[in-house]
Amino acid sequence: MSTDDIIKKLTDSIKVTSYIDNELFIKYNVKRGLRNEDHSGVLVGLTTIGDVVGYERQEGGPLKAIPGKLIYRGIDVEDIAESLQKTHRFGFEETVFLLLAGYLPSKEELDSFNELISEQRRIEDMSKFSILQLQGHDIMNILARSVMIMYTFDEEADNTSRENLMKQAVSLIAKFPTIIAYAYHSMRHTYQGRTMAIRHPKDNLSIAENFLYMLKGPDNYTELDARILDMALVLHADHGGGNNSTFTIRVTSSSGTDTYSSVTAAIGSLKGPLHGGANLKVIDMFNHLKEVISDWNNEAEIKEYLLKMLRKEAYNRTGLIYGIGHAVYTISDPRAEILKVMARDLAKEKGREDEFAFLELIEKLGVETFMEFKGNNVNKRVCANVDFYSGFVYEMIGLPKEVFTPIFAMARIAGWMAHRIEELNFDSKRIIRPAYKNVADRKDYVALEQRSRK
Ligand SMILES: CC(=O)SCCNC(=O)CCNC(=O)[C@H](O)C(C)(C)COP(=O)(O)OP(=O)(O)OC[C@H]1O[C@@H](n2cnc3c(N)ncnc32)[C@H](O)[C@@H]1OP(=O)(O)O
Ligand SMILES: O=C([O-])CC(=O)C(=O)O
Repeated sequence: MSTDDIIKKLTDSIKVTSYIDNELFIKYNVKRGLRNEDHSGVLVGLTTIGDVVGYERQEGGPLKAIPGKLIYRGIDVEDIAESLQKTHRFGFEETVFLLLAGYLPSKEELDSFNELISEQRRIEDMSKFSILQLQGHDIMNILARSVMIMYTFDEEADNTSRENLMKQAVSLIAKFPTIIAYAYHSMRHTYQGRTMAIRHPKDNLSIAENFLYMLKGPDNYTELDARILDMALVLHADHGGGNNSTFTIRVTSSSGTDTYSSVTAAIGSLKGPLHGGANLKVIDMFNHLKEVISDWNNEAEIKEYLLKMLRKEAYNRTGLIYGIGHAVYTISDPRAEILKVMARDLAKEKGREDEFAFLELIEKLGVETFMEFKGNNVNKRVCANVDFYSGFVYEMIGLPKEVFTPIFAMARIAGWMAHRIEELNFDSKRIIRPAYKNVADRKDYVALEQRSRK
């Protein structure tokens, strides 16, 4: 039997042996995806970091959909965003401080924190050269491998004391933009024959400015581009404990593993197209729709195509409309609302209003078509999520699509580390270890010479 045949046999066999009747999930009251019948998440922990609000619990009754709210350490993210916009300040650094420390820094604390971030941005030569040697087209994958390389060069890598975790948090938050910019240039150099620009990070620049500087060079971005990126970082910095990547960091941290292993796992989770990777999928889907829809204002034509997508008859046949739907938000995702305004303003400035109008129509019709398609099978509302407009915004400030999901990681590393520190420090901590009911039939062991399978 050839090795190809054995792969085919293994694959054919799991079609049968991995089949589990849907009814069994109901019989054993399994919370698929750790979700209750009403789509709310199963409560698995307590946190004081991010709060994600999409519905209200009515006593004895169903959930009531409400406009979404995102709260960082008790503070409404919309208030943070509004203050930053009014005062034309960069705000990611103070958001990171807020998430890590639990309170907003004073001016003096923020200045010292910025200095600390500045000091930590550089990657020592040994790890830099190892990172630059990593091959591959996917920056999320290179980021994950770079984080594992950092383990090698951290003498205190396995130390999970509070102080060491905080040091590692600052180091990772400061270094992610550097790694992502270097990985992008290295990838372009290797696969696209372009010049490799490895710029040293600069002191006195915000994280957003520094990233644009390292990625694009000093004269290729504007202050407005940097402020838009900064806002995107603020909006992506945390999303409570239940989102897939943060839950991943909480699960892995609960085993006591090191920071680098835990962060690598979270990067892998975020890359998924149902999570952070959706920002890339939305742009891909949007480009596809730009081509196949002949009239961008024809609601009937767009709706018919979206329906085909939901029926798995068109686009990538997954049945998904990317950027639509959320595990918690129902009426709105506050981050998507802010990004949408930014997208509209930028589109006006860049002469891309037709594209913005088309994307906005896809949002409206995507929600409508989804609700019609699902009918009574889905008892919750859907809305555009954070990934719906972010890619379009990044594109308009001249960022390549390869860094869209890495930018999400560059922001979320703050939330991940805050949650890791919380997971490892609360008094009644316990390894996360839920249960799986085995529903397979028991069989006798058969000696090798007596097995007769074809
Ligand atoms: C940063 C972030 O992670 S934001 C999310 C980014 N992801 C995307 O944009 C991908 C598209 N969206 C989705 O796949 C989903 O909405 C998710 C993964 C975000 C949330 O999934 P769930 O929590 O299962 O959503 P929910 O409970 O509301 O789903 C109800 C049903 O609608 C389906 N559904 C939800 N959103 C969509 C969508 N955009 N397109 C098609 N079907 C969808 C679900 O698969 C589920 O189907 P089922 O009842 O047959 O199992
Ligand atoms: O909360 C979620 O499930 C996904 C999400 O929006 C995020 O992580 O930002």
